[in-house]
Amino acid sequence: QSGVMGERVEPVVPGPDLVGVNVERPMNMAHQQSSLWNKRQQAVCVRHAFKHYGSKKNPNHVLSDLNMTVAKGTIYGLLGASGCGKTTLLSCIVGRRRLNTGEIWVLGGKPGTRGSGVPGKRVGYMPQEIALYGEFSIRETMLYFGWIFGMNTSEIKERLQFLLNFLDLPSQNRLVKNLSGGQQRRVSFAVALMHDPELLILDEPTVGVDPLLRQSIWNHLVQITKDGNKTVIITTHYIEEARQAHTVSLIIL
Ligand SMILES: Nc1ncnc2c1ncn2[C@@H]1O[C@H](COP(=O)(O)OP(=O)(O)OP(=O)(O)O)[C@@H](O)[C@H]1O
Repeated sequence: QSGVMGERVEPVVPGPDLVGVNVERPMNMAHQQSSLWNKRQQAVCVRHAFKHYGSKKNPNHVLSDLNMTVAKGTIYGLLGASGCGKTTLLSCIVGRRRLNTGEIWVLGGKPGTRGSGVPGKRVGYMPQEIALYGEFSIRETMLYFGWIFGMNTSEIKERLQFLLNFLDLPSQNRLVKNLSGGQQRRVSFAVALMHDPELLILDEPTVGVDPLLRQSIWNHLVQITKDGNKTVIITTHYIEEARQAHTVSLIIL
């Protein structure tokens, strides 16, 4: 039986510059309350997560008693072989899927609950598969998602200029369906960055990206997490790349 077992998500490369805000517990608080308080201070906190696919008779256990704590202001790298459950975990964190059992806290709330802002504008999610409208141009794509995120048109246009430049995108009038695979992935990345969210969840954002741009993407992620207000969770297959994260967790089959 394959899957991610409890405590198998462990930091393998404790970064030298492990950041994170200082979490101080209030004094004289009952243990249960303080533990809840603690979970709500993290960017993401996953406890005793179980997730399987398939039937009860023949389940494919993907997450088995998985725990994960992502402090605010860090870049958290998830590394693991193909099929080990990275995407499943991320889609539970953004509220696209539900765990079978266990709990997830994201930015102090439970994904999918009223007022949590998740899924929603507090999070920028770049899924592994492209989820864009082929008939939209790059500009229309950015306007569409920007408006959904509550931005006004002039804010969107300003941000679009930055993202076109930063991600080396072609003319903003090109239709998404006519872009190369790598260009489409960069548009998808731009959508996640558009509204400058508190939490960025990136599922293999650097696949199909040349090494120079890959490095400037990492520089950007380091920059935005520097002041401790933004957090990034990123999956990758590349060990060398994952080393640039503050915390790296290894998911093993
Ligand atoms: N919707 C689904 N229905 C059934 N099984 C699924 C579904 N999605 C994923 N799986 C299975 O769950 C396991 C974990 O898949 P997941 O996509 O989470 O892995 P991953 O680590 O993201 O892989 P990769 O690095 O290749 O993207 C795999 O065995 C996969 O076949």
